[in-house]
Amino acid sequence: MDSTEKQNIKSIDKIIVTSLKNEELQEFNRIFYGRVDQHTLALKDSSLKLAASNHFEISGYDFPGHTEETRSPRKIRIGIIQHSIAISTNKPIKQQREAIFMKVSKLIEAAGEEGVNVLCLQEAWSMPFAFCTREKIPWCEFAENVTDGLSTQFLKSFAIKYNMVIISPILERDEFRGDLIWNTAVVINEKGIVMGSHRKNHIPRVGDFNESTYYFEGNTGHPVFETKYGRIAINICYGRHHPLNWLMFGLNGAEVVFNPSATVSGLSEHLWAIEARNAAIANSYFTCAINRVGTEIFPNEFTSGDGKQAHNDFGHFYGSSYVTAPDGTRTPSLSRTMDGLLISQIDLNMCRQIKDKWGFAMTQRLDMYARSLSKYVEGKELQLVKDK
Ligand SMILES: NC(=O)NCCC(=O)O
Repeated sequence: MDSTEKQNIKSIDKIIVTSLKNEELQEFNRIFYGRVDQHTLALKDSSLKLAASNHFEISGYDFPGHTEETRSPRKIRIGIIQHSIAISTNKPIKQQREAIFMKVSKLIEAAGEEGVNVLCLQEAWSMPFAFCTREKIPWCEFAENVTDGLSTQFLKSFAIKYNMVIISPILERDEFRGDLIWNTAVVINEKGIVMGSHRKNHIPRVGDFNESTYYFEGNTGHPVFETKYGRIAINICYGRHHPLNWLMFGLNGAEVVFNPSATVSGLSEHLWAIEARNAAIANSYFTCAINRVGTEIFPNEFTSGDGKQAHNDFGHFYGSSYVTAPDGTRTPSLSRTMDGLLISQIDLNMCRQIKDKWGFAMTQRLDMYARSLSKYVEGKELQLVKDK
């Protein structure tokens, strides 16, 4: 099967739904997704029409928690958006960015109309994922200031209009400190004010992911943003392969961790459904895995020292964004090929309910690991027992 054929598969979840008979499907849902009923959220006709006329998928799911006697439910709506670039990568930078803004505005509008409280976009959403090329010109020109860069300015008005917190993962240019470039997620609160930002902790050096040519590992630690709607954090893309990165956001109190990503079919698709889901289970919080969609073709050929022929494209970004709850139940994925908005109504009380049920926070033995890790990083002897 070549990569063109792979792109013909729109969604693995849909293949399952159409292939299995009633009882089989029920059992599949129970065993795989952790729930027989997917708890579909009814969406407004106007949103469905907006999606149809702008060629994006829209879906909604509910994650009800248990009713508690002493606490009211803390229900919020979170939204995640996946999208392709809008015009060819050989067009002027301004035009490319404007075209992306235009298409994404429709998805944000739908999220706003559906009452989404916290919305997250994909990694480096306002540009093509050009880091494969290792070219500085023109791609560095997409880098922008956190506080008043074009992406922040563009999203502020939506945040205010819809009373919505928006997470905007961008290529950051720190104009005040050495003009350095970072891979950063900006958190804009519902008043349109930048609450803060987080820089990607782990930078890939795999396949065509030549990001280390442009920026270093982030220096912002593991911030959790206490927003009006709940405590949120952002684990940017490749950080999802690092369980301790997920752990630290949990220890700092995150209730929802967003994982804005850009990853391609040949490399990671078999890992995609596992990692963010596993993190939700291990840390008793909600996770939102977001991937871009489509194939991005660049004007000049590039290689990445992996023996592959020089090529112009990054491969297929397979979308498939999904949400997992602390109990490990999850939504079906968005499409592998289409732009999409996935809305989840979640009860944040579920985080504590699952901590009480499974006791992972209580049993995690951090003190023991802290001691062992210190010894390890200090280069002291390993606990390796040799056969006699
Ligand atoms: N953007 C990014 O970090 N991608 C790396 C590839 C992967 O983690 O699947």
